[in-house]
Amino acid sequence: MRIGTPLSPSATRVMLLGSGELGKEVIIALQRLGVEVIAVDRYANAPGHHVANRSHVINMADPAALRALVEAEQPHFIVPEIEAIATDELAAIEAAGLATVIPTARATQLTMNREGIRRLAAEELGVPTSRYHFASSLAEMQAAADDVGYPCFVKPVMSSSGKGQSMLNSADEVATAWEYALSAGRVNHGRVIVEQCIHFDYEITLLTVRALGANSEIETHFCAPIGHRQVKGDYVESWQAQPMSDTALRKAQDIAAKVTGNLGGRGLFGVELFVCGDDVWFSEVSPRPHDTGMVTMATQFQNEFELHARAILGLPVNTALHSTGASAVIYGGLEAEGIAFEGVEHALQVPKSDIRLFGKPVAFERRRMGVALARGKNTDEARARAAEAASRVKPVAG
Ligand SMILES: Nc1ncnc2c1ncn2[C@@H]1O[C@H](COP(=O)(O)OP(=O)(O)OP(=O)(O)O)[C@@H](O)[C@H]1O
Ligand SMILES: NCC(=O)N[C@@H]1O[C@H](COP(=O)([O-])[O-])[C@@H](O)[C@H]1O
Ligand SMILES: [Mg+2]
Repeated sequence: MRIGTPLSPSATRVMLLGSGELGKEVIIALQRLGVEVIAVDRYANAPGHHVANRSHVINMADPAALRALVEAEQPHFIVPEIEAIATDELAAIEAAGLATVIPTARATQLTMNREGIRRLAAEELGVPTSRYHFASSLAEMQAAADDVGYPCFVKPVMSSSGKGQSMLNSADEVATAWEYALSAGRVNHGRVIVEQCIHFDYEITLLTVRALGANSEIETHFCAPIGHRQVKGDYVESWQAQPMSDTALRKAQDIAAKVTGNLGGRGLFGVELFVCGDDVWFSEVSPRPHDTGMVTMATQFQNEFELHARAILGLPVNTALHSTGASAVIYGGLEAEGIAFEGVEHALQVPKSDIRLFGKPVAFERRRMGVALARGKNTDEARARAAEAASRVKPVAG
């Protein structure tokens, strides 16, 4: 059989826009359900390219390139996996009836820009958030920071994984943060959000699934809350289940239901929330699997990728937890092309541990190259095991 031949003209076809570590697991989950998957990313040999039926390298932010590929491949579903894609073109593709965008084209438009989702959540849905302003110049940013007070956070409106993000302790730091936001966002938009700092006890991702129920209506399901720790805006470790008061959990679920209900469609969402006592603030939402949710590969009967795949296809979902667990990130630690990994055997000697190495072709110092997973009798034990296993794996130049 020729590599790249379609499964069958009648198979369901799904196109992933973005094929990193999260997309790779979604692809595997879809294929296990009989789906033909086309993996697309901005560079060759992305993690999902290794496991898909076919793969393409295009500039996903280029509307013409995106439209041409969709017309050539004719997917039934388009599954965005990163923010930086031509979302207006996705809306046109959806409107023309060429494919179903997951969860909806409007959800991808609103969430790729912090301004869209923040104004929707705070100003239309009345969900509690940090105080914020948007700014398009250094002077506007100065005024915004002075108004929300210090410490505060500055983030480019289009960025993720902490890129271009700063925490400011005083007015002296405003100019540097403005320059950094402009230079380091995924797309330079010349616009930032300035957010009041929330002094939280802990932060969570509440994975929320919109899936078809037995009566063919959309039902909302919640996974157990995932606690996580971030350094410079990027996730370092996560654990499940994060203990919460009944009141805080109910508020978190209400916020998640409100936001995902407005975004609509089918699929899994990662709702990021800050919690202090019984108070809960909405931070942001990914209309797709979440990096902190990789822990579900160790803890749930159906992990977040399987839940996304099932919800997309209209299949039943189950969000139950089977174990307490944790995940810890394995970083590149060096700049190199074609890396190998040392210490895998040593890492797997950690009890109840496992690893996922993503297969990214190029390493950078702080690039996420893999993740260690572990189970434990409580989250402390699971976290210690995951961190130990991650520390034993060393990317080395090939
Ligand atoms: N207003 C805030 N108050 C307190 N902490 C914050 C605030 N905003 C951001 N943070 C901290 O920075 C982290 C990253 O922020 P945010 O999620 O907005 O960035 P991101 O670039 O979208 O990251 P990702 O794409 O990985 O979710 C948060 O998880 C939290 O730890
Ligand atoms: N917080 C968003 C997130 O975790 N996204 C994940 O990281 C990949 C990009 O990694 P890269 O920057 O190393 O190419 C994306 O493709 C996605 O899988
Ligand atoms: Mg975030």
